[in-house]
This record gives sequence, C-alpha cells and structure tokens, in this order.
Amino acid sequence: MRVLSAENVTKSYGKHLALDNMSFELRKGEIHTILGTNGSGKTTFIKVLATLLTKDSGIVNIGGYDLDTDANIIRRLIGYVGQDTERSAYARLTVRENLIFFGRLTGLSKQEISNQIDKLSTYLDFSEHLNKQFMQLSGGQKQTVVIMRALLHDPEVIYLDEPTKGLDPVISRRVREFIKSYVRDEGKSIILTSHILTEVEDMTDRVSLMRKGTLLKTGTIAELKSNLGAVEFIDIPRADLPPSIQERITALPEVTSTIIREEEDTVSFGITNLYDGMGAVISELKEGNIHTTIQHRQLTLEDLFVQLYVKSDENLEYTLAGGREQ
Ligand SMILES: Nc1ncnc2c1ncn2[C@@H]1O[C@H](COP(=O)(O)OP(=O)(O)OP(=O)(O)O)[C@@H](O)[C@H]1O
Repeated sequence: MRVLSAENVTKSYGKHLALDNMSFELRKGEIHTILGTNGSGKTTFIKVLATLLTKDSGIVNIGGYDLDTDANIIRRLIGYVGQDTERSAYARLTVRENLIFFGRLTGLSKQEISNQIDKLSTYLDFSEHLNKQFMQLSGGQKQTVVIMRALLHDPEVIYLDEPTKGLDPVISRRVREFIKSYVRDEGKSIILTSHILTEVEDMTDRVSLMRKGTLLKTGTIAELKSNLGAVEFIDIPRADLPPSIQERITALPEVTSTIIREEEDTVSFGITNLYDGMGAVISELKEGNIHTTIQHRQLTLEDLFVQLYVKSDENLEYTLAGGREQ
C-alpha cells in the first residue's frame, strides 16, 4: 500500500533547478533509500516532503492528504531527522527537558511524552543519558537525541537525512538496528538518505536513484543489480597488472566492465559467468606470465552506483571509496 506519492515536483533556488519533475512513491512499512551524488537534490526533496521548503509545482500526497491544502495534518504524520544536529536542541537543557519542551510544542500531554521517552530510550539504549545536558553529549549521542525528538509524536512516515553521518561504527550500528526494529515493530515507513552504501545494502527494502533533481531508477537492490551486465567481479592488485594485460582482459568478451578501486588498489573486472569469466582472465594472466592473487566477489551496491553514475555523466565530481570506472 502506498503511503506517500510525489508527482512531477519541481523546486528552484533562484535560477538553479534543484528538483526537476521528481516523482517518487513510498510503500507502507518499507525502508526506502534515496541515493544520489552530492547535489543531486535529495535533501531538497526530503525538505519539501517535510513541509520545510515549498515546492514550485507538482503534487505530493502523504497518508491521503495533499501537501498544498493539508500541511498541518501532514506535519503530525511525519518526523524529520535532518543534518543540523547542533541546532536541534537547547544546549543547557538536559535531554529529558529538551524532549519535554519539544513534545509540549507539538501538543503532546506529559504522559504521552513520558511514555515515548521511555520507549525510544529503551530502543536506543539511551536511558542513562536522559539527565545530561545536551551540550555535554558526544556527536553521536546528540544525533540520537535528534532522532528521539523527531519521533516523539509517533509519526507514521519518517525522513532520515544521513542519520549516521559522522557517527562511529558502534553508534551507527545501534542507529541502524533501531531503524530496522522500529520499522518492523511499529509498522513505520521510512525515507532514508545515506552515502554509506554497505549500510544501505544492510537495511533497505527499495532504492531510488536520483540524478540532477530527477528520479533515475527505483527498485530493490536485487532488481537494480540485475539490470547491470556484471553480477560478479574478479579483483586483481593493480601493482601486478601491466596496462597492456589490463587492456587485453578488458577486451575479453567474458568481461563486461572494468573498475579501478582506488582504496583497495585493485582492478575489478565484471563478469556474468564465474567459470567462463574466471577461465578467460586466468588464461590472459598465464599468457602474460603474470603471477598474482585473484579474488572473486559478488556485485555490491557500490559497484552499481559507480557504474550508473560514472557511465551516465563523465563530469561527475564524485569519488566513491571504491573508485571510479574507467
Ligand atoms: N539554500 C540553497 N540555495 C541555493 N542553492 C541550493 C540551496 N540548497 C541547495 N542548493 C543547491 O541545490 C542542489 C541540490 O542540493 P541538495 O542539498 O538537495 O543535494 P543533496 O543531493 O542532498 O546533496 P548531498 O548529498 O551533498 O547532501 C545543489 O546544487 C545545491 O547546491
């Protein structure tokens, strides 16, 4: 069942068109990630859906209500976790005082607020910090408070704009586990943005890919991967591979793509069939008298992202940890 739909949404900042006929659908109970390079319009789109920015045109419906005519009702249905953590709470108030203050602002009773604080702090393992001043908390703990604040009124649809940005792996994992279990237990629907693709792969039901303010593709990760030729990769250390041999392997009919993975310092060859692909690559290595290690791995969301974005726009200034396609 559909809980949110956006049709042909446009938004400009002066002359700059940030959303260009963006259309999108969120199903009830799903975690839906919007992926895109820096500046592709993800935050702008989420802020429009959160009633924090006004769109220029298009139709948005959330929970059966129209954004143009029923914004006040919609505000009660949605929760927004943005990127401005520091300014989301009062520095000198304790966590509990902050949550009570913001809860009262949204019209909740003391009892409702207290129940929600108990529930959310248990989910997030945060009870021991409730009586600390906001300014005494670490960055990760502050982000946790921002999440609790956004969920106090128990919204049906939750927007999380890079919720684990800058958090250490332990807190990131806690936030991820919270999001997954909260959605499952409470039947919430989530729109998420993140640049951490392993995280997206771990928790997302569907992904929408945005580019230049518009929707490029939507699907499950498996569906998106199946659109791509390669399903597996053979990785070879760059240092072991002379350019001439790399070129010959790239030209093999069994090899569908070649990606340089800067961080791992490997060349990654995409193949559709493990046995044929591996056999062909090994033959070339033997012929070139190359002694090296080869590693086989499955296609990741990161490979998909690099292929889709770098292929579709040569000028993109986006470097993923995994590198850039040749
Ligand atoms: N307040 C603003 N005034 C002018 N231009 C803006 C403003 N906010 C965003 N933009 C521009 O609109 C475009 C979309 O920005 P937006 O922040 O929505 O992208 P994003 O996909 O969320 O990027 P990121 O991944 O870096 O967070 C960018 O080109 C950005 O420079």
